[in-house]
Amino acid sequence: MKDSTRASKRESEAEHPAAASWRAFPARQQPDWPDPRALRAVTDDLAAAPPLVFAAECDQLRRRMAAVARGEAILLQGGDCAETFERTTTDAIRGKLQTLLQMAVVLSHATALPVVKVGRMAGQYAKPRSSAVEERAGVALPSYRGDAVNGLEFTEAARVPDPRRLRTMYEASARTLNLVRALTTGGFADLRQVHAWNEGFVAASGAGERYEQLADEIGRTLDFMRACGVDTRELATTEFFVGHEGLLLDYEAALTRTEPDSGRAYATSGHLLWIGERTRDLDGAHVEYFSRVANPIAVKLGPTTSPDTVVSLLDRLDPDREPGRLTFVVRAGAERVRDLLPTLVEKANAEGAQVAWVSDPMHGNTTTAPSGHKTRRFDTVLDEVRGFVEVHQELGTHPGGIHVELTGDDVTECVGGGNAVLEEDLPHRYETACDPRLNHTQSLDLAFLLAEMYRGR
Ligand SMILES: O=C[C@H](O)[C@H](O)COP(=O)(O)O
Ligand SMILES: C=C(OP(=O)(O)O)C(=O)O
Repeated sequence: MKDSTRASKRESEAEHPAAASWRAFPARQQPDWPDPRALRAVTDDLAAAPPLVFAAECDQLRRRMAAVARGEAILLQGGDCAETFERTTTDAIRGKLQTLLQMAVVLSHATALPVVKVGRMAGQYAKPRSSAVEERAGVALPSYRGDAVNGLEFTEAARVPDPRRLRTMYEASARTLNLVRALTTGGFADLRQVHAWNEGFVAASGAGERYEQLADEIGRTLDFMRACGVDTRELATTEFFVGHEGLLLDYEAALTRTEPDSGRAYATSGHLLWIGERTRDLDGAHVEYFSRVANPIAVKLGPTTSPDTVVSLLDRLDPDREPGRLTFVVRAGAERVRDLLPTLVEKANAEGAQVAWVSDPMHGNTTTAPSGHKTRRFDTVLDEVRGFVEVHQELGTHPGGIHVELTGDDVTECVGGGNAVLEEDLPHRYETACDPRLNHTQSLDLAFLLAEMYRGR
């Protein structure tokens, strides 16, 4: 790009409050980019690139999330802990989509509510870390912060943050979105394919068999509808959104676009972006940035969240109390959720908030197995979801859904589930780049058990 073009782009960014105001606030968990000029060159290019998602799609999702907040729909959000460039493959993407579609069918069938499907996909390339440094056998190197920042390989060279990775992140996200859009509108997500999503899976697991029965039932219902003259071709496509943690503010700012008609700014890297537990400080750059974009947004709430923090987040991020604007994703841990959640929900209600409440049962329940693998126990994950649903049941509020780390692959990262993965199985297929994910079977197990909880309400 020519220097003159860069200069004019900088001017327009400077005029754009959403893209620039966050720079005056402390930003946690940002990479130590070694060469600011190289970073600038990449972000200037991204600022001229086409948006990955459109404002109208984000508005549509805000309406869908408003339905979740009102108790008229359920959110299902899932995907890798950390997407990697290497695994931007057709099989991996289709596997995650297929898992989410199956889970959505299970939930929707049990609740008779629409399920809002959001992939933790097409942008989940940056990770906040507990420690800036990773140590192995006496060697200390900068921690891996996601493929958007540095390499997973434990070498000095790989761990240097490289801003050119932001461009690769954009390209990998575009590739993923392209396939997701093709699959969700081109026949793969057709509800009449409800059996096909289970292929290669049914024989292998109880959840698969249970799903097959459900698929039979849905098939019969579709036949009946057809016999009644209903055109089931309307079920050929499905609505699907994507989201990721809006962690790297240089990237998000470069992809911020203003909608000419409304003058509103949108983060166009994904539909639903969230602020993580480690970056949600009220006077921090992330809250500032997200207060200025019009997307539906979410905030993670960990075990130490106070009711006052909830109110302050509401005032900063959803001052108009607009249903669908804000989602609180609670990741308190199975031990804390029953104590903590009621106080948070009651306080938010007293403030007139119309937020969606969603459970992330993964991040508060991470342990280390004797083998040294980070893992999560399926039963503990389930217990947090159960606690979340129970609390809402007692308060008479709506358990809005779940946000989970999962994959369509048959990995062995979380322990337990119907086809129990044992601790000693963990090394067999431990493939995550960061935190352990539910595999296909465990994801479907969770969907069936959550469906029972909804049905029992
Ligand atoms: O996915 C969430 C975080 O990035 C992850 O849990 C951090 O892991 P760490 O505690 O190993 O840094
Ligand atoms: C980092 C994450 O979660 P949390 O902010 O809740 O720790 C995540 O969802 O990837």
